[in-house]
Amino acid sequence: MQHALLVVNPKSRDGHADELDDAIALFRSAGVEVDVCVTESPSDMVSCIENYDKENGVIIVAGGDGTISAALEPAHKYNQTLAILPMGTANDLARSLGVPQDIVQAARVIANDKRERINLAKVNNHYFVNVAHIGLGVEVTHELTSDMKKYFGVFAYLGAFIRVIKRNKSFRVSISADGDEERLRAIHLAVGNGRFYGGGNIVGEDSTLLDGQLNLFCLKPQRWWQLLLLGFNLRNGNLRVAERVVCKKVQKMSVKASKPKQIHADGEHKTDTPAEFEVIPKAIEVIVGDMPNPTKSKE
Ligand SMILES: Nc1ncnc2c1ncn2[C@@H]1O[C@H](COP(=O)(O)OP(=O)(O)OP(=O)(O)O)[C@@H](O)[C@H]1O
Repeated sequence: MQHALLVVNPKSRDGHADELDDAIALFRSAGVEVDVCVTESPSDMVSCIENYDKENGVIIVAGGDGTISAALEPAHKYNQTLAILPMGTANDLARSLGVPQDIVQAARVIANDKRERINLAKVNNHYFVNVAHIGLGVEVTHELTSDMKKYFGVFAYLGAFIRVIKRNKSFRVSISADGDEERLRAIHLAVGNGRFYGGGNIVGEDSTLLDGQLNLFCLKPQRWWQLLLLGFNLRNGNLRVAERVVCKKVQKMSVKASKPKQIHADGEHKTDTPAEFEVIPKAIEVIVGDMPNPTKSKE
């Protein structure tokens, strides 16, 4: 890498961290020429990426998962290489890529320039990289304010989850995949592309950004204390052994609900049901660290 465009979201949790200057110094001392673009909105960032035309350059996104999610479409369209400087709250994409949460250590990994092509997911033509939620997960996002994220970090997600499980409401959903249609009553449906979501929860035991699969799990109605017990399985991604949970691996599927339901992905509202989901294997090139490799660790 000879050149990089560093796009900074000052509204992400650590958007004003002093370590950003150390990271820039580290890139420059590694021989990388860096231009910095501090953005005011997702559309501002999209224009910065669209106007970046340095050959063999890399776009380093400094922000949280919401910031990165908005960078996916232009990066995919213009075949740009992305790198992540984790400055948000959950930073789940950084975890899935094996990029350290510490800004300076993450900068070291970026300067090392090891690359992989990862899956992207699409819901109704909106790209996402971590997980899309319908139901309980959307309530969790509604419950979280940026102040709560700033003060409590990833614990804000846990607090919001505990508050919303007491008032969970079920809805009817129909899931069509691989020629089958399944109708059920659910309180939460999640479609994962990456490995982590919600501040380090695991989507599925063997899910990665390289597997070319979407991991679906759907929670059937249950009492709040049963959901609380399920928390351990949700954290570790071993939902296949849990009761009242439907799990599937798919490449494409459609989801309809009895009434239109909001779909949030990477922490942002993207679209509503009915929805078509699909995975695009090896869609974009990213700089990675020591990526989690669950199949290897089982051997
Ligand atoms: N490029 C951008 N420039 C300015 N503001 C942005 C940009 N992208 C997103 N935003 C806004 O900044 C908010 C915070 O960004 P982001 O979601 O990345 O950080 P976070 O909430 O701290 O972390 P995380 O998503 O990892 O929990 C977003 O919800 C969005 O409203």
